[in-house]
Amino acid sequence: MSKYILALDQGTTSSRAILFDHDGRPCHVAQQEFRQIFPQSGWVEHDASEIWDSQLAVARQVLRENGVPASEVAALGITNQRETVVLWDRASGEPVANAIVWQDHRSAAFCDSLREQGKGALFQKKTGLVVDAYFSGTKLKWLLDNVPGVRDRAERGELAFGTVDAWLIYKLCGEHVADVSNASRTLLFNIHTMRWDEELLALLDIPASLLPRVVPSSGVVGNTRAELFGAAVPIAGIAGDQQAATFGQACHHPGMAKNTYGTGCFMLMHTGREAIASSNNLLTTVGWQIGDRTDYMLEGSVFNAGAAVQWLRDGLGIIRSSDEVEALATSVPDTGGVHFVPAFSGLGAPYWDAYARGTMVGISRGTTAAHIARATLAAIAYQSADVLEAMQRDAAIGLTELRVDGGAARNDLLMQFQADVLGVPVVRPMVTETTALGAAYLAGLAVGFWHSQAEIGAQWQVQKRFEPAMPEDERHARLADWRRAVSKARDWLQHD
Ligand SMILES: Nc1ncnc2c1ncn2[C@@H]1O[C@H](COP(=O)(O)OP(=O)(O)O)[C@@H](O)[C@H]1O
Ligand SMILES: O=P(O)(O)OC[C@H](O)CO
Repeated sequence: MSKYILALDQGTTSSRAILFDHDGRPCHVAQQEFRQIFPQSGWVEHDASEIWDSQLAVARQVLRENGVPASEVAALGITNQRETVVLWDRASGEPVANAIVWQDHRSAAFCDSLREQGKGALFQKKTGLVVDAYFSGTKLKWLLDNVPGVRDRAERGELAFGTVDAWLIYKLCGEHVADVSNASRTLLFNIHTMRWDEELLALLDIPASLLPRVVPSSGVVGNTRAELFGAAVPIAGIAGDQQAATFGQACHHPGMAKNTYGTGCFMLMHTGREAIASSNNLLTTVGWQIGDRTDYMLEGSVFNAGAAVQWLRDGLGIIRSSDEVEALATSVPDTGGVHFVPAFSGLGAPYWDAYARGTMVGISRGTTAAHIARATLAAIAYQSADVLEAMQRDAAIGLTELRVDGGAARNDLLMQFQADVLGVPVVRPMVTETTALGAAYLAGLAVGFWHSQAEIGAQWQVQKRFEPAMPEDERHARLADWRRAVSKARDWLQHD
């Protein structure tokens, strides 16, 4: 009897592999970081071969170190950094260029021109996304237009494009497929017809022969090549990391929401079986498809959250580890009037300003490192408050609690402040590996390891609940000050 599901969590900075048991408990984790490549300002690349090598290595490591033969693994689930573009040669299976990462802004000027031509509404209607360099489509166009020979080879049908799920699956079993949640982040996929959209492909000049077949998030797409793990394992669950975390947090019903505090912050609210168009600069995205049923989400993507804490550590040197920020911030009662807008790479939802840059205001002669640390944590919470406010307007739903996960969700001061500025309870679960858990659940449901969403929903348990304690008038005054600070950070860079 198979005892485990193996989840592969291919993140922006590291590849992880986690074995989950039948109770949804993570039994063992293996993790490997890989290179971040910054060829010029605003560009971020990965070597797709390093993504594959590190992912394979940690998967083998987690099995070996636990003495688990592949025959005891019922299925494999895959979750991944989203939007990142991989382009490879179908025959050799080798990438033809470095992967362009979701954080990369090289196609910002092209996105400006699309919006100036009035195409923003068309893309939003069909894909649920805003026209922004964050998404895959304009990155793929950049590769076709700028890497010598690539467009000709693409037109001859020699190349394959994929989001990172598709790349890993191609290497694992030779199939060229992506799941609906990843496809819905490309600017090329119609989230209503659930197909690649010919009109959008033509606008971005992308040959359809490059595209993967789109499959549901739960279901067997192939078996891993037997030589990889010693036996073939069915690949049965696939989802982008933020959608997987939403599934792992058991946000299975309309009105439930989670926020993941990692490098960035991604809040997703389940909106049911209808795609709700945002009127407040949020994204409408596919959560997952199980059988014929598709569940949709509203998403607010904040580009810099934990990254601001890393900057305190690596840029300013005022803390030695991310964990230290909590004690430093707690050593003062407030920020002393300081506001920090960590728009290092522009602002995501709900501002979508590629030209904003990091800004600190309200500094006085009495400002200390502790005030800056506290303002940094506050900024993470305020950015999420901006997103939740937009979400509640779009969905016309009052949130009853926000489920949280990700590295910075360990920080109790931040979580309490988050509850205070949202005016909504914040709840941290026992298992915080929710991204990998979500992929494991999707895979396990497909092979009968688990039998229903109700069964897996019952496994979710609270570790700690943070109740809002800030008076309403104070909450509104603080958010008003934050938004004044944001206005100072906006549109700072000169446009091309
Ligand atoms: N105690 C903490 N307080 C605030 N931020 C933290 C804390 N611990 C980790 N972080 C931040 O969380 C991020 C790491 O979280 P993780 O979920 O692993 O991110 P990712 O998946 O984006 O790499 C880092 O940016 C780090 O600075
Ligand atoms: O790899 P993460 O956890 O930083 O997540 C990245 C997101 O998927 C980007 O949209």
